[in-house]
Amino acid sequence: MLELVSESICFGGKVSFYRHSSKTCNGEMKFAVYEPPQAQKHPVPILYFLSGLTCSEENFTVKAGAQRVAAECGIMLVVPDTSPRHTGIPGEEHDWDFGSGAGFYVDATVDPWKQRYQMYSYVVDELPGLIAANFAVNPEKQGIFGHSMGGHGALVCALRNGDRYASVSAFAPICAPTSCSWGEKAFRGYLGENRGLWRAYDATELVLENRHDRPILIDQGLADPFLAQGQLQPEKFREACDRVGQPLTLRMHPGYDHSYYFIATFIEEHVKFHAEVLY
Ligand SMILES: N[C@@H](CCC(=O)N[C@@H](CSC=O)C(=O)NCC(=O)O)C(=O)O
Repeated sequence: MLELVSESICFGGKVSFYRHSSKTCNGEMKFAVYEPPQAQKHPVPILYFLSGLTCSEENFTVKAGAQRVAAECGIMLVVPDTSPRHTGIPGEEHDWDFGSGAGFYVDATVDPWKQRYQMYSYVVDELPGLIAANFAVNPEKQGIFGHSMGGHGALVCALRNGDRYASVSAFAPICAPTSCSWGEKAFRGYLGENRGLWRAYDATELVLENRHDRPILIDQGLADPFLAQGQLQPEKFREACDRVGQPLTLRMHPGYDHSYYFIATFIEEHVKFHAEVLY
């Protein structure tokens, strides 16, 4: 059962925050939705946004400015939190890039994380079921996008589930998590030392086996400090896409950083990219 935390009218639709008891994550989870005005008349397509490290369901909802264009396009936005919270797992709050706020959209297989950190299954299975059961949506029409860690999550969810997500895009995604320090730390902690198991959550590896039906859109700022650090590696994803003939629009933007100012600049184009496929 969903518990409504708050709701506000926005561009003729409604922004709402919910919490609920998650079977998959074995405890409380939170998410935000934007219901466009069209949902008062007919079921609408759903667009999931997966957020980055340190984020909750609030960052995108408050900072990206997506509601105006979602209202124009008749798209419902669904924004899950980035991890379970307050699990009592020792060390959960110690690092900003692991544990709370850093679930990395994987199903953990290692104790103690595996009891609660099942973000892949939560996003792909449980959350869509809840959305379909509680909102005026067409569950056959789903798209997914995300930022940074969430861009990685969106690419992985779409590449592994081409039958569920008709469209996918990302802002500054972590494209090759098995070969950057953020991804290596997270995968070692959640999945263990067997690097072979990590590949199921690496978009650059996955696209070699599972092409997406439609072109993928990625925007990347050239002044993004995490690009220079080697955390994002869009060039590796582009090379893999080129190798298998996966259509990819990768746009590199001089001057833009990793922030929500960058996301807000290009959000309209992303929502419209999805709406064209979903309608
Ligand atoms: N350590 C810093 C940086 C955290 C940060 O930049 N987080 C990004 C996502 S990074 C990749 O997943 C983010 O979206 N932050 C939220 C925001 O509202 O900007 C820190 O702890 O701040």
